[in-house]
Amino acid sequence: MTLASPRTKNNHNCLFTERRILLCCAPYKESIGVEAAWRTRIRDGDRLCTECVPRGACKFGVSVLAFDDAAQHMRSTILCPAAYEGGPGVAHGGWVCAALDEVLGQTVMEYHARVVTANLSVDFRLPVPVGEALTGHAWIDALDGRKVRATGELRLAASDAVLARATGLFIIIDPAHYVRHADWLAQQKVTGGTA
Ligand SMILES: CCCCCCCCCCCCCCCC(=O)SCCNC(=O)CCNC(=O)[C@H](O)C(C)(C)COP(=O)(O)OP(=O)(O)OC[C@H]1O[C@@H](n2cnc3c(N)ncnc32)[C@H](O)[C@@H]1OP(=O)(O)O
Repeated sequence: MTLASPRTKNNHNCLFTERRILLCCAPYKESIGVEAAWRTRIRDGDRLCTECVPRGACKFGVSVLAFDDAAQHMRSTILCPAAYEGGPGVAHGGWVCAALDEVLGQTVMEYHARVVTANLSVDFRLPVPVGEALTGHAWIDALDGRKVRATGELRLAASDAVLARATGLFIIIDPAHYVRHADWLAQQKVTGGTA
């Protein structure tokens, strides 16, 4: 299997709006502790989920993203919001999955195309503290036609301890994906799923 070069992005990237990529943006690099080889990017709504666009921030607390193009590796800063507390002081597992889905998905979309998650497998290694600085790491494992495989980790920023790890399968979609879904849903309501 060969990995597509980040320099030869495919046509699916036309789905993205123009991105503001900040090269060597010192305040953001410092906030995530990235070295010179990394570039950083501020979200501007081009790659936020639909409900997060008006807010201009990820509801799951995933923020500054930094990319190492040579390794196709992404880092982000993450804070579990209080709303996603599960056990006392620790994150609900559903939030852990969502945060990992986000960091893997962002990485795949940075280096390949608009995708949806087809499969996500999460190992919960340690409880994840709410309100503590975390980092997300993700990298591309393989590209095979429309299928992109990626791995990611959620770590405690203070020590780099790995709290959770996920592998994901993402499928490249075409622009009609959501239109087809709306049509399918409407049809289900008409036929009750019998047609
Ligand atoms: C939330 C969206 C935001 C968008 C705005 C951007 C905002 C920026 C956010 C940045 C980060 C966000 C990241 C979150 C991303 C999500 O969370 S997306 C939401 C959750 N996921 C979904 O809703 C997907 C639901 N499933 C589907 O729509 C369809 O099943 C799929 C995945 C599109 C596949 O359907 P299809 O296009 O008909 O393709 P199909 O031929 O079935 O499969 C293609 C290939 O994949 C394989 N495959 C498919 N599914 C599987 C599977 N589960 N296991 C193994 N193989 C599989 C098939 O076997 C086939 O293999 P080949 O035969 O080619 O070898």
